[in-house]
Amino acid sequence: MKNTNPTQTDAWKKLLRLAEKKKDQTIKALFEDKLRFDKYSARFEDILVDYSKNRVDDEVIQTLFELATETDLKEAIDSMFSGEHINQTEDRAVLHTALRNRSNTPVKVEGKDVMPDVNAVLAQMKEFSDKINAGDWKGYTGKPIKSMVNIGIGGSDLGPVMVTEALKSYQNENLEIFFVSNVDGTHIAETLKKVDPETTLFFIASKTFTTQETMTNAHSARSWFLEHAKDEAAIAKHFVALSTNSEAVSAFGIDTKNMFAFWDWVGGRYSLWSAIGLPIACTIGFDNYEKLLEGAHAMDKHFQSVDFDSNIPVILALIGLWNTNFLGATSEAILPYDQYMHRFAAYFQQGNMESNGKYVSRNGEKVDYSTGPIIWGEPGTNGQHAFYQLIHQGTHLIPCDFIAPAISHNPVGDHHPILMSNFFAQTEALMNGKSLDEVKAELAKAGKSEAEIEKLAPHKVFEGNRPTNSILVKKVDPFTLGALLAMYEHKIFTQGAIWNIFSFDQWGVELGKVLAKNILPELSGDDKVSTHDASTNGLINSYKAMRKG
Ligand SMILES: O=P(O)(O)OC[C@H]1O[C@@H](O)[C@@H](O)[C@@H](O)[C@@H]1O
Repeated sequence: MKNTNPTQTDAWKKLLRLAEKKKDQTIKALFEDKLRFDKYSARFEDILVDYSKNRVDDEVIQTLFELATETDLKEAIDSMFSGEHINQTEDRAVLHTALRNRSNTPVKVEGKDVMPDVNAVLAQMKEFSDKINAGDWKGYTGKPIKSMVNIGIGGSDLGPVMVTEALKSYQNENLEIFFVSNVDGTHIAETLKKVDPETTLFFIASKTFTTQETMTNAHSARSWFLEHAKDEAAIAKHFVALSTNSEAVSAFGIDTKNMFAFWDWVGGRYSLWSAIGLPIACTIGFDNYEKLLEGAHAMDKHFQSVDFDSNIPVILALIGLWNTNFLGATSEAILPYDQYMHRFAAYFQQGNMESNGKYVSRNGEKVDYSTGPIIWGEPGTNGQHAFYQLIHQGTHLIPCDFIAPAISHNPVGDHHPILMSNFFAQTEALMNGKSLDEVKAELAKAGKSEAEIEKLAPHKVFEGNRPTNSILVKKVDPFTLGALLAMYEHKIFTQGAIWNIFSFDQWGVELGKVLAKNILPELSGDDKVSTHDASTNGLINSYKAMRKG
């Protein structure tokens, strides 16, 4: 991967000039071009991506493509897919794409094709998930598994939670799945109240198998289980490990024949395609899990082979970059109009913010431009009644992605058309707004006096011109979800490549972990703590006093 400061490219400089020149341009006015929707929307399989409601015109879009070319994006994409060690600070390849490489073409890491190992683990996952689904995997008293508990955090939690929720309508009705991530004892305690040790399977999901939260929860689950089973031999029937660390798995007491492996070239936040996806395969069946992989693979091929001007992840990345670096946006909202997708924004919060939340460039210097935005969001229409006020009339520019299915899994009465009317109305409102004249006319029509109109009108004006993408899919099925996930992953990759940062490490999560380990022993005993700053000492000592008194 080249090491280009994007701000030094001709395209970046031109984009700065264009942002200034076009600062009064409105999206609404850009729609005088009757072909705008056709030009600025793209289809991929059952997905339509409409990016026409952005503050971009042909000149801006072309210059953004020039930026991608000048920063050697094509070369960066090829480096990732070909297994180069693009995660340089950890000296690792980045090959989640190999996990879903349904074409099965060789993918080499240090000269060795990884596909035989990938396929072997997939075969192991199929065999296991088929047994769970058929009720053939029996617990220590001979009963089939009914409940599954995934114990993991971060990338070992969010992907499986998000996908099993998004594809809940594909779930085997004989099985329930729970997720325990938080080290707060409440999470495991409340979950264990709902399950029966005789019919529960625990997935201990941790790439490193050293993560404090996960190991603490795993040990509590193990103790709870043994209180009931009273026989260590029973653990083999109720605990499986999803990990890269076989030594730590054995040390925990899980037989490595019940371990599903993956490799250091799979980043935690990109791991739902690996053995970390086993709870997904067990919940929705292996065939559906395979379709998820197929959808992602189809998007991988698109990203790898299609020219930038029709490459969906590249276009979305460039528009996001335009909003961030040239229009001043600092956050992006992801708003799925699909209740099943309620963890989608949370999933890409990690995907985006852990990948591109970096202020150091690939040459080790502090960047002087913005990198990854803050990602947030909730499903529509709940968000509308909570935070859309700020999106419509606040002082921040919040570009939004609206995502919705044309066909609902639950066609109850007229719910879906009502939901969709909101989906369409929001992006229209955000673009067009409502002018002072329109507001005044409306108030006059409602019989308000001149004085009342003058007083009220400014509060009811919507400036509009707020950028949105609309992503309309036929149905949220496994293939489409897989493609959507890969689309966002590659958007993140593209932005990281252009921002010249390392998107696949996460050093920023380390410091807090280390300090917590130092503090833990200080919390026991009665001694006053004085090793920290006054605030931290004060807080720790107050905590101790509160527990005593
Ligand atoms: O899967 P394990 O190793 O338990 O890590 C879980 C999570 O830990 C965090 O600190 C981050 O590094 C995440 O990227 C990772 O997904």
